[in-house]
Amino acid sequence: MAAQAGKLVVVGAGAVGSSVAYAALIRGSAREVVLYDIDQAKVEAEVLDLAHGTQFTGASSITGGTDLALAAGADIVVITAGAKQRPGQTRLELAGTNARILENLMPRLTEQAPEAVYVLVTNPCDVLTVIAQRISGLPAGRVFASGTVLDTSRLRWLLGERIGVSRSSVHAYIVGEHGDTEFPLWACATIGGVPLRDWRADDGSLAFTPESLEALAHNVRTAAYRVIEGKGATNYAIGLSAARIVEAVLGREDAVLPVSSVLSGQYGLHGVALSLPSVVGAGGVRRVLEVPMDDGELARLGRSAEALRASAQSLGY
Ligand SMILES: NC(=O)C1=CN([C@@H]2O[C@H](COP(=O)(O)OP(=O)(O)OC[C@H]3O[C@@H](n4cnc5c(N)ncnc54)[C@H](O)[C@@H]3O)[C@@H](O)[C@H]2O)C=CC1
Ligand SMILES: CC(=O)C(=O)O
Repeated sequence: MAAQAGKLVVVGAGAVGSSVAYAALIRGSAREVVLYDIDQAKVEAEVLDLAHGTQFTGASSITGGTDLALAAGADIVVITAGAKQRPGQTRLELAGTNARILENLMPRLTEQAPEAVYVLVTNPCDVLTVIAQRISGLPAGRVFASGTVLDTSRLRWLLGERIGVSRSSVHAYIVGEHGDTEFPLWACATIGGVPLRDWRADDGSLAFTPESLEALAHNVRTAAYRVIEGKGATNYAIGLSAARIVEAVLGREDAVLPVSSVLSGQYGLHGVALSLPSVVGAGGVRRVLEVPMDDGELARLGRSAEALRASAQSLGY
């Protein structure tokens, strides 16, 4: 199996970081995968366990440890280090703890890997993106969050199941905060070119009502809470989502993904990071798209921006 050229460093070898590494190895997202954590026993065990499977994962290699010099020469760094939500806790409640960890990590990472693209997964990933970009001074396109790539995957899975169409033919996005104010862009959602709101069931009736669409959006918005309630963390789907982002960057794909980068005037917003469909390729986010939104969607985008701005400001950013 061919692996994408490039060095991926995953910071944090917990449930999420080890799943990012696992997904990247299986998908061949990067030739070299490195796992870093401050917990020596944990990171060494995860690396060993992953290495034991590489007979079946093709050309990629996995190494790791507690020395940040391992990040030297990275092409892309995925940051998963930090506290996770306890059942019922919101992502924004992690902001203070995880901002302090990032403030310590980011300068040391950019010293080791000054040319890398940085992808924030640690929550609240939108707020941490603003902090990482401010601390590093890197261009906004080089420091971004996985954002609502995961939530969009959740939505497309739900829609595909509901109407019996392949997920790859469902074009719909969750945008805004990766969190409680996120929302779907129904106005531009399509299935095989048919506007989603016009999609008809086999009996000719409209497949979706405003109420059923709101129920779907609620299902996506609350999905992480249900998974965390059941198993204490979400890890597999974010592992795959992050691996997909890595591929878009290392493969210079210019793929449209709903990642979160610091905005510079899109929809009149400045200095706040939230997810919008964005062109992701060599060097990171190459362009943030201004897709058509109806008045309700614009209002919800404003609410996401306010929530995220308030969180960043409370931390001094
Ligand atoms: N953006 C997204 O879509 C998602 C984000 N997350 C977030 O990812 C983060 C990690 O979650 P889990 O892996 O489940 O947590 P975890 O508790 O399993 O792992 C966290 C790891 O970070 C390490 N760590 C802490 N400080 C560190 C430092 N300074 N340097 C290096 N490593 C350090 C810990 O030793 C631990 O191994 C959480 O903030 C969680 O909310 C989780 C799922 C999806
Ligand atoms: C934990 C988290 O952010 C998620 O699974 O969406």
